[in-house]
Amino acid sequence: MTDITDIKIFDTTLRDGEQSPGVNLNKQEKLEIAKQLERLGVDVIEAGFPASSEGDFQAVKLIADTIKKSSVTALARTKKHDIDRAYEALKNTPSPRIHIFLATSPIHREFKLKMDKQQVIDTSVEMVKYSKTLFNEVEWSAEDASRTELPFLAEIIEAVIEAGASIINLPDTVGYTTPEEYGEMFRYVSENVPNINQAILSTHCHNDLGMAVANSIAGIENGATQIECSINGIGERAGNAALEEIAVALHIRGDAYPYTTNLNLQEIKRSSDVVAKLTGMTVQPNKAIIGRNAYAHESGIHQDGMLKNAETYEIISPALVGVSADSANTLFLGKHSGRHAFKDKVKSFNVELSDEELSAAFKNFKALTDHKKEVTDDDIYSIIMEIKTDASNIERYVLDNFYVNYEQDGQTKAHIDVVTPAGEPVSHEVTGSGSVEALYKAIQEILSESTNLLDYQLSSVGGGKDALAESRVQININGQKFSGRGTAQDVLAASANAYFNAVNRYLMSEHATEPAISVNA
Ligand SMILES: CC(=O)SCCNC(=O)CCNC(=O)[C@H](O)C(C)(C)COP(=O)(O)OP(=O)(O)OC[C@H]1O[C@@H](n2cnc3c(N)ncnc32)[C@H](O)[C@@H]1OP(=O)(O)O
Ligand SMILES: CC(C)C(=O)C(=O)O
Ligand SMILES: [Mg+2]
Repeated sequence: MTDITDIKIFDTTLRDGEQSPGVNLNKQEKLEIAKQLERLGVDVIEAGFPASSEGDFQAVKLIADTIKKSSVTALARTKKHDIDRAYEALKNTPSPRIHIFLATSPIHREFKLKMDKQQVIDTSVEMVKYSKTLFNEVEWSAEDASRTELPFLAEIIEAVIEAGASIINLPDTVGYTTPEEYGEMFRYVSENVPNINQAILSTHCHNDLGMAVANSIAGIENGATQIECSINGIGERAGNAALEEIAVALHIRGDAYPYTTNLNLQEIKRSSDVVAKLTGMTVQPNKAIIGRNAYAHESGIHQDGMLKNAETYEIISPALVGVSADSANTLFLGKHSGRHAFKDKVKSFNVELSDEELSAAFKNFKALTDHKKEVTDDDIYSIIMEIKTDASNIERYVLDNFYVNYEQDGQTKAHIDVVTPAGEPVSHEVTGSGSVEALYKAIQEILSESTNLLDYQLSSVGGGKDALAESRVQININGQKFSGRGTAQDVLAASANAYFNAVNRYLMSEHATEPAISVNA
């Protein structure tokens, strides 16, 4: 007697998933995914369609020869040639299964197969019988089952079970059905196929209307004990039911869905990463369970709630699916974030900020979010460091404004407006051969102190094309070396800030009672 709460996971990432437009895995790539699926604990791996090409035959064979824990299966049409190829590919696996299919719906019968109902039954029965001469386990699928007349579906299922099929898969091939209809189909089959207890029922849902996961769950609520699904939901057109969504829905909502699987949920994120990397099908950021944003909270009110009690806004612990603490629980800091989340982030850097410093840092952070969509940890650290090394309480140079006119074949003009430590506004204009060169010449000529540049570095902080520019300089003043650092949205502004930061640190050292903050390289 089948335990109807023990759900078998049949993964079709390597077969239906590979039917995604643009995806073409070689046999080594398929093997790597299969190994990960085995670690994930899927019950059945559908490795491919051996009759479709020599490459797929070899890939299925390699997987069948290697994988020991999961059962390995392969797809075949109701054709002896396809079944023979599947047998040759699968014969070394400990528990091989053949998966044969034939469409049953009126539209497929009439236009695609050009077969009547009886021909569809006879062909299926004949090929199930033939498969049984080679395989212990035969799965038969009624392609487009969800658009098939229910009495005909019951009739053909009874016949293929009689012929030896022990797994009956009822696909929603075109993702057309609703959870109610799909559940009703399983209920009907369970109640109207006399020998149904000699087989297990399986779901196979496509996501054309975004209901593949809901439909799969409706299937198991109405008698199915196998779910066919794929990692990241990849598959033909809009894809298949996403394995990770089903697995976590059953786990998190065990109160509503009292089903168990053999999956090791901790392997979900890694499985998703491997599939995304090898197929080249990247995961959308807001994808449930494994998307980059799935555990990120941006709004201030949500972040405040999260800090007070994570369960206010988080129903799934990222650790459950193997999402590391680094990338999860991220209080995404952006323009909607509030002071609580910002303070919490500062704390995570183990930096002490006074209330005033915190206010200043928060103000700079908010200003940055006007220019930058995603403010990274590095950005925030830079802001904190700017605040921590701020010399605004001493008399210093303040860069008021500047512009640089770069001419590829001519002289570059730099103009700067500066307020001196004495509070005097001064302007200066020079020409130079490059943008930074002209800018630094203008700065050097406007300063009362004699400085020269020893080292200059420019890098980006954080990711993306809107990353901050960070410049580091080392200058010589009166025989002493001073370092300076500047960050800004623009590389020239960062460069100018770095130079003034170095000079102001010199001025600070002149005023400081503490030892000078000069550095010796
Ligand atoms: C719903 C699904 O996902 S079904 C699986 C779909 N996957 C694939 O098709 C990927 C692999 N497919 C292939 O490589 C090729 O289609 C092959 C090798 C299988 C067949 O290639 P071809 O011989 O060139 O045929 P083609 O693909 O153009 O047409 C399919 C033929 O199979 C027939 N066919 C379709 N399904 C079945 C079936 N379950 N059983 C028997 N015949 C079938 C079609 O009626 C058509 O036959 P026809 O040539 O007599 O008209
Ligand atoms: C081959 C079958 C199982 C299929 O992929 C479908 O009907 O969607
Ligand atoms: Mg399919």
